[in-house]
Amino acid sequence: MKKIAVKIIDQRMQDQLPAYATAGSAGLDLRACIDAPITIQAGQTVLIPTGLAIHLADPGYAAMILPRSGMGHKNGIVLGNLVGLIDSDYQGQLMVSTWNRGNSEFTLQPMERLAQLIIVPVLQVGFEVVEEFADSTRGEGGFGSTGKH
Ligand SMILES: O=c1ccn([C@H]2C[C@H](O)[C@@H](COP(=O)(O)OP(=O)(O)OP(=O)(O)O)O2)c(=O)[nH]1
Ligand SMILES: [Mg+2]
Repeated sequence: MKKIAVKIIDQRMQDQLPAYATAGSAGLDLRACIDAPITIQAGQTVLIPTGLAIHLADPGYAAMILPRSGMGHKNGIVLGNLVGLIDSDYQGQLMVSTWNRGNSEFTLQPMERLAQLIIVPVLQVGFEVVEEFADSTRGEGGFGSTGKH
């Protein structure tokens, strides 16, 4: 398994580094490194520290912060930025923009698992300006162009 440099910013994370819950898991759960419960009002967004910083270093990788399905579906707790993209050269603390999109307040407990991190391959590209593209089956069709059924 590839190793990624991690800095422990909050000592409570020392003995509970994110880990894959099952052999086939894609996501690593991130915890709310807060000192006391925080009540997030309906519609409110708060920035929650995770107590960790990672440095992927290789531009061929990125990390993404995604909601946990249970938190999103049951509690309305998703991400203020919908998806968090962590650049390979980012060395700061991983932060979770935590949005209560639900209709009732939600109280986040210290060290509760609130979001998840995935590591993904990334292709950095350069642009080559052209006048015409080579033909493709789709062409410029989009936004439902293939029909409903
Ligand atoms: O949910 C997130 C999203 C981003 N980041 C960190 C890592 C990322 O590499 C950096 C910048 O994120 P992004 O490029 O999405 O934000 P920006 O608004 O474009 O800021 P910048 O001008 O710093 O790039 O912020 C987080 O900790 N959590
Ligand atoms: Mg940016």
